[in-house]
Amino acid sequence: MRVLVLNPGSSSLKYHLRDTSAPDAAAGLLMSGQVDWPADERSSQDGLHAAFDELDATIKGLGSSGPAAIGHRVVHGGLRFNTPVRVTADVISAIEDLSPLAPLHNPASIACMDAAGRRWPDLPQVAVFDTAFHRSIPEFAARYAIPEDAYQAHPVRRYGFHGISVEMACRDTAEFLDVASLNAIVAHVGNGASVTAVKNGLSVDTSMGMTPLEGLVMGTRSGDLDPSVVLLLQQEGATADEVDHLLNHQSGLLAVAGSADMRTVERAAGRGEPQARLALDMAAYRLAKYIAAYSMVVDQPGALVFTGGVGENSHIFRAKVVGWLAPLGLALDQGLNTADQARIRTISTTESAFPVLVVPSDEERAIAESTAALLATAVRKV
Ligand SMILES: Nc1ncnc2c1ncn2[C@@H]1O[C@H](COP(=O)(O)OP(=O)(O)O)[C@@H](O)[C@H]1O
Ligand SMILES: CC(=O)OP(=O)(O)O
Ligand SMILES: [Mg+2]
Repeated sequence: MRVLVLNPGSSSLKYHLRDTSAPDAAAGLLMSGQVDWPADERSSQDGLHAAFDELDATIKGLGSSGPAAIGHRVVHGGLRFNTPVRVTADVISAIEDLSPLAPLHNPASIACMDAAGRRWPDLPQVAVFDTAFHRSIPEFAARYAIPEDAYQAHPVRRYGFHGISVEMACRDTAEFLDVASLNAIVAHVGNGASVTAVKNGLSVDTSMGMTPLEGLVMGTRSGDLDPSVVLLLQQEGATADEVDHLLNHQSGLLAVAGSADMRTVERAAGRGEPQARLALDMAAYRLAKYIAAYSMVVDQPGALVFTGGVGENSHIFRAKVVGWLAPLGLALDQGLNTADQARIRTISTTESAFPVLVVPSDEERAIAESTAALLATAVRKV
């Protein structure tokens, strides 16, 4: 099946046209593209229209039939969505209800669904959720220790994100290492970043929480902080919206180094700029701390996996993270780590306590496959 995949991340809109019946992943990718679509410029939808114009032109250029279905990445599916679903008015309204818990992402998915529905009114659309993979996290790791009525009201708990990417990275890793059941720690580091503990192929803990704000230091998000910081900002007169904006859009690498783009931060750090070096150290140290903790949670990890724009491309960041993990017996091979190759590969030494891998993130392939599988089941049921 030809599936058009729309993946609105926090800084970009990625789109792929895939043929899920092709013999392998490479052959199945008919075209792909990406436009900058910064979260604070989304009200204009210019990025979305630019992507759609490019898509139309490329689909025409392919000279054959266009997509038969559209698959969307939806970051927050709450407690309701454990599996991919057909997009209906009711589903869109549920995704909208969850928007306060993923303000950078869920509204963008709804914009994509609306626009795709107008452009291709006859095509079925499917929503695939980042949160679904993390539903296996045990209650003791998912709950925050706050009063029960607060939990019941929202419910305030850890949902976890990047699940589509992590699940796909686990599949690719298990195949690469030739293991039937994978224990691993998967660090998805892009503009948004999270790390997940995977035991027997299932998520058992992850650094993002009720929203994609918790955990690691990200491009523009603070990650973990003492909740009292929020109270202090409010006591000083900031509104809830202002605090939200400060922590989601003005924090992270941007706040410390002046740029949310890891390439810019690395270049500045290379020139010896102290703020850039500090930002890099903060981001790497925070991730290393989580990995060390998760190595106990996972018990005998079979791999540490780096994926996402930074995880896949930044040897400097990976070297800094793994540098902190020497006491665990992890060691990178400098030549393998710095080799510039866009494929799954090992970057650790043979002496490393467990292998460290770079695994290209392929959220779009996972979404295309889930979309085709759901629609095939629907057809069988008719
Ligand atoms: N060669 C590279 N070296 C360092 N960082 C890189 C490189 N290529 C991409 N990145 C970083 O990857 C991040 C974007 O990752 P990505 O996973 O595409 O983000 P998102 O899906 O959240 O929009 C940016 O911070 C960018 O600087
Ligand atoms: C959940 C999240 O932060 O996604 P992204 O990294 O694509 O912005
Ligand atoms: Mg992303």
